[in-house]
Amino acid sequence: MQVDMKNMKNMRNDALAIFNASLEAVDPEKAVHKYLKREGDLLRVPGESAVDLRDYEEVLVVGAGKASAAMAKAVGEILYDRRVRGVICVKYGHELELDRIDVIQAGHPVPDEEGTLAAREIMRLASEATARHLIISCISGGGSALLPAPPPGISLDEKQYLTKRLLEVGADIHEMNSVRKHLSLVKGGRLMKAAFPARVINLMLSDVVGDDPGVIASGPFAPDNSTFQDALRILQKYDMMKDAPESVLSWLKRGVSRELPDTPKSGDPIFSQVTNIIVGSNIQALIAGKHAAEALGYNTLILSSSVQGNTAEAALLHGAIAREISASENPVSPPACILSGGETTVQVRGPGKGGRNQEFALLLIEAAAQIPNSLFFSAGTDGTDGPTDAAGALVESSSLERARLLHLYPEHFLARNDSYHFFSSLGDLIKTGPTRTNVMDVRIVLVR
Ligand SMILES: Nc1ncnc2c1ncn2[C@@H]1O[C@H](COP(=O)(O)OP(=O)(O)OP(=O)(O)O)[C@@H](O)[C@H]1O
Ligand SMILES: O=C(O)[C@H](O)CO
Repeated sequence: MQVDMKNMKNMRNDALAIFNASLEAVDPEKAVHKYLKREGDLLRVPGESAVDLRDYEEVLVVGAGKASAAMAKAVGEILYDRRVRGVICVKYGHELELDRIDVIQAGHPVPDEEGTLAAREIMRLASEATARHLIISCISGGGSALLPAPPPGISLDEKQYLTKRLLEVGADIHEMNSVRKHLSLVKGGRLMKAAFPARVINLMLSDVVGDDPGVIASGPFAPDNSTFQDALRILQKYDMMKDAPESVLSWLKRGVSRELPDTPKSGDPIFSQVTNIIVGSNIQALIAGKHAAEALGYNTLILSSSVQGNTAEAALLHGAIAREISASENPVSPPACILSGGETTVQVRGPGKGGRNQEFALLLIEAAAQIPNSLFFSAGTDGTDGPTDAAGALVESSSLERARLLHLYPEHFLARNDSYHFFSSLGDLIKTGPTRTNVMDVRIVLVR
């Protein structure tokens, strides 16, 4: 197959420009400014009557997640003339210096001691809040790992072990968080329980399919529709009953036998004090990417912002669509740009290093070689794909040939889940550094 190198270089730049436009649209600071507006003493909240700031002595800003410091920065700017204090927990490297709000950095995806400290501080603020306090919560993806608050008898080590195992077995985020909510003093609405009767504006940058406030960062201010029984069932489903710590199993069993109170459910009067606002989500990123692609001359289609499940299946589908575009100009004709979002999972079996986006790209290297002038790009909007320093990777029609010249064989790297080392050798990792936003992944398929 003849590869048009000039075309390929342009396509690479196009993919990066489209991704940058997607990131720009979900910039957390701008997103908060878009939804939270000030008019003198009034705070305008979408879909609600305005909040009169004169009703409150003080505003407490709390939250956790990779984007939370930037969200809190915007809140600080909006409330520049009010009494504001608070605590925010972000992943190491995602920090920002804020005047009136403490920013704690902690471990992610595996929680650490700093995270427990942040959770304790936030719990203390929430418990001390009265009806004269307005709480503005800045929640974003990564918040679950960043606020570990294990119940008595369960150690942080045991929680770390459980989180690692659930990641390895490929539990999806709904399952993962159903378990976490039942092993926490803050998640699953428990922070709201502590904060009641304070009024809460719960700002969320969503990194979950469906944008459910109960799932984003395990919903510290949201009702939980899962139960202790569900949490136990999830451990059974992944065959973890034997290797889950005894303390965890016994806590969940006590919950099932109603010895422990379950998380607060919707309908609980505490939630009448909360206003939930999704300030940014994957579809917003995809729409911005689509506009950027159109400006570059592509015919565009957003496939879905909720692609979940197995990474290999998602890769097969994206390959098939690109093939169809090239062969029959369906569902759009070249030059075509297909966008999709969501978050797939990889069941890590090998000892290698990688992430779902890098593995997605690697799985498509043969398809790219077979489809003239095609490119597959996949990256996490947070700038981190799995436990690596890359956001993702791309493959194009020439990638396979270049790899062979370097004696890099995709199947060997795939068998070891070692997509990171494949792409670092090939020079096709996407590295953005921490973007301070997080709305799951963006995939871009280009066919010219
Ligand atoms: N070697 C590997 N190859 C492929 N995928 C991997 C590898 N190691 C980990 N993963 C995948 O990376 C994912 C974890 O990635 P990441 O840290 O980006 O989490 P995340 O889900 O985006 O975090 P959060 O949702 O908390 O923001 C898991 O789905 C896991 O299957
Ligand atoms: O922190 C979490 O729970 C995930 O990122 C989903 O929001």
